[in-house]
Amino acid sequence: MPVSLHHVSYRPQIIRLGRLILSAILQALSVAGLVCGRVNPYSLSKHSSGCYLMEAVLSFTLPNFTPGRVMAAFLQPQPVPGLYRHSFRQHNLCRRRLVRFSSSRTLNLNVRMLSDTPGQQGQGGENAQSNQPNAYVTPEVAQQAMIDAIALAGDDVQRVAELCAIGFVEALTQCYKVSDAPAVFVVCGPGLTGLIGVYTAIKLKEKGYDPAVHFSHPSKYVDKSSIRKKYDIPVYEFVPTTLEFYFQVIVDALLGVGFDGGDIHAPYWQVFEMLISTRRPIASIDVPSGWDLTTGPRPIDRTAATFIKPELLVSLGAPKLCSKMFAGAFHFVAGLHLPQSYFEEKGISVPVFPGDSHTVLLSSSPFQFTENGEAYGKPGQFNATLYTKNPRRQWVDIDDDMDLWDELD
Ligand SMILES: NC(=O)C1=CN([C@@H]2O[C@H](COP(=O)(O)OP(=O)(O)OC[C@H]3O[C@@H](n4cnc5c(N)ncnc54)[C@H](OP(=O)(O)O)[C@@H]3O)[C@@H](O)[C@H]2O)[C@H](O)CC1
Repeated sequence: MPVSLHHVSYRPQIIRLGRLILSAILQALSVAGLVCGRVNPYSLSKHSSGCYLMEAVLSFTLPNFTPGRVMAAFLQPQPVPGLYRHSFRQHNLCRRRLVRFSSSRTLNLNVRMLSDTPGQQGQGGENAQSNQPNAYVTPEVAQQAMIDAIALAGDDVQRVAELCAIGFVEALTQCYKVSDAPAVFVVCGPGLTGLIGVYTAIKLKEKGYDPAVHFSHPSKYVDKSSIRKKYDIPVYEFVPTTLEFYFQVIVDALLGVGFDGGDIHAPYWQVFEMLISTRRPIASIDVPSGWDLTTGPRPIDRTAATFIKPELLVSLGAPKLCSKMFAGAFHFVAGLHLPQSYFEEKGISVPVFPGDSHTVLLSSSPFQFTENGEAYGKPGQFNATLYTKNPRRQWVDIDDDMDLWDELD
């Protein structure tokens, strides 16, 4: 099957290089007897390191699938010295996905290539953003997409939230297995993202996890008492002092595309403070809370050297512009709340979800960037290196902490 690369208005030498590398991979695949499907999406951007980054998701149909053949073809790629790095080799996620897709005989692989030579300013580097409007969506498009999704669901906001949560949970459970990270603290906001957080907790519970939800403020959509009664999921209205002791992963379902870009409102300060300072890995739904929807971590947060640094980002429908600044471990796209043709019809290229999946891995980051001395991103590893299976015990003075009394109650 032919492989087509779209949006070829990028720097010619980068395109040539990209094609060369992709062709080499594809040739290796055909040698291995695998029929090649499609390359989607294809994007080029300039990372903050100054290097050019090219991303593609390769989908393959496997006519004569044997795990051994695929392992041999994919897990031992021939590197081109000094030219690019494979990210998929570094993560055992790849292995998991191989197993996962073996039944549908479709395999999706993320390929992320980084030129070792920093690009020159003004030669397509900063312009690369405008060169790839098809890979990322503006806040306006994202908000309209949610409006359209709700209309498509017959104004059933709950259904839209549930579909988004199914995709999000699919991504999350690939990264944090129930055996390693059973307790998940879901921080919910007042809007649609918070509702997706609630459905996330419900779906996680169904899968054997031990979730709890947190609300700083009443939700527009959820009756908190029903979550506790109907689903037996604890609901917090404060941030527990012992959070890092009891919970292994934190889901950031606070603010999404409805964030107004202004200062964070006072009721959320405590939980926001926790989200920017926690040593536990954060999985953000759609947009890391507090990030500018277009530019990412906001100057005001950077000044304070504090912004939410998720390890996992799951973009709903299509990645927002701000996700270019995501430097955590895994970036997924998820959600069947809109048909995948929705974005295609708008000329926006989104990756196809394989088989019955509600999500697909878009990239796994080999990067790290530093802002005001704060590192974000860890090549080849989960970002939150402090994440541990054996939580550190914390001694607290219970007389100093009224919240703890509430918890003990
Ligand atoms: N929510 C609806 O009734 C509808 C939403 N529609 C579309 O969906 C998107 C997203 O909806 P929204 O609920 O706004 O999404 P979020 O989860 O991101 O909600 C965030 C809420 O957070 C509040 N907010 C905004 N800025 C701040 C801030 N600086 N600090 C703290 N909190 C903030 C805000 O709630 P308020 O009560 O404060 O107004 C947000 O609601 C939306 O963009 C629409 O496109 C559909 O239109 C259908 C109805």
